[in-house]
Amino acid sequence: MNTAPIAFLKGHGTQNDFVILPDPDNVLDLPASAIARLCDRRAGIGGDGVLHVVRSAAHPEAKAMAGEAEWFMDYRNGDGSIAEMCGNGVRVFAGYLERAGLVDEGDLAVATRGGVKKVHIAKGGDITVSMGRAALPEAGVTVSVDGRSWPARNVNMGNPHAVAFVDDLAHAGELRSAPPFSPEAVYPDGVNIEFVVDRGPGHVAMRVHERGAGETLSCGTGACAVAVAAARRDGVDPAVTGTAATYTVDLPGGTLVITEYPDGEIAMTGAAVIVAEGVVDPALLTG
Ligand SMILES: N[C@@H](CCC[C@H](N)C(=O)O)C(=O)O
Repeated sequence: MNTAPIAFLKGHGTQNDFVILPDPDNVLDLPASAIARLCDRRAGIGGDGVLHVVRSAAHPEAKAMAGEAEWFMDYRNGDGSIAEMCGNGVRVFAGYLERAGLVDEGDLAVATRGGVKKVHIAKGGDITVSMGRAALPEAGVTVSVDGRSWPARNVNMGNPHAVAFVDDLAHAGELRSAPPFSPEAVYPDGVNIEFVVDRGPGHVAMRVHERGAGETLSCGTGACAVAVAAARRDGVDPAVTGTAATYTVDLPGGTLVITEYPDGEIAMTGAAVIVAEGVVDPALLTG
């Protein structure tokens, strides 16, 4: 059980916000209930998720990556569930490491449940993450909101996404609960659902309902999934043309720039901001 005050920081990437818990030796006891209490926007600190900052060598799920990446992003959704990857989270995680003096500007590697991600911290500027390749399973779903339905493309960025192109982002409704989709068997572990409209050539806007967090103001893996789905819909496949394709993705919390290269690698660039730091009363974690 945690008894001493627990250091935390608060940060966001395009307003996808996180409680950051530095815990290099992995000593904190963080059951799902503790994460949910931390992320509670009224009774806790508030956040879409938690970035638990642990040395890879000290975490059973990351030990094997310790040779490649010193730090492991143990990401948790706001409801306490575990996710494979968080694109905005990796930028904020890297921004925290740099601010704490644990890494320098420039290139570093971060271990995640979705594998090791290469990150570039530009001097005083945005952060770029090599997000890996998208998988595009054949099986898609139909997503419904308020009597309207859309076919949704299945895109896996380490975590699952369903991307639906709509005429108007307002058609996604209030997104207070997860939109129903069928067949449910396509996503046995749940899914992040993106609603997308066109803004112009290579330029889209989206809203997202995240698994484990509800509607958020941004989702990095979601923006990558949307960029790939938009490219394929537009007949663009860098693996075929041999030319990189870039999409600008507007989200309610800001803008991300996504580039897919001919080898399938996807780069995501955006801001990472730390807004506060302090200590948490350990009693918050136990309720
Ligand atoms: N906001 C994140 C994605 C976080 C994980 C997601 N909710 C899931 O459960 O897969 C991002 O920026 O990618």
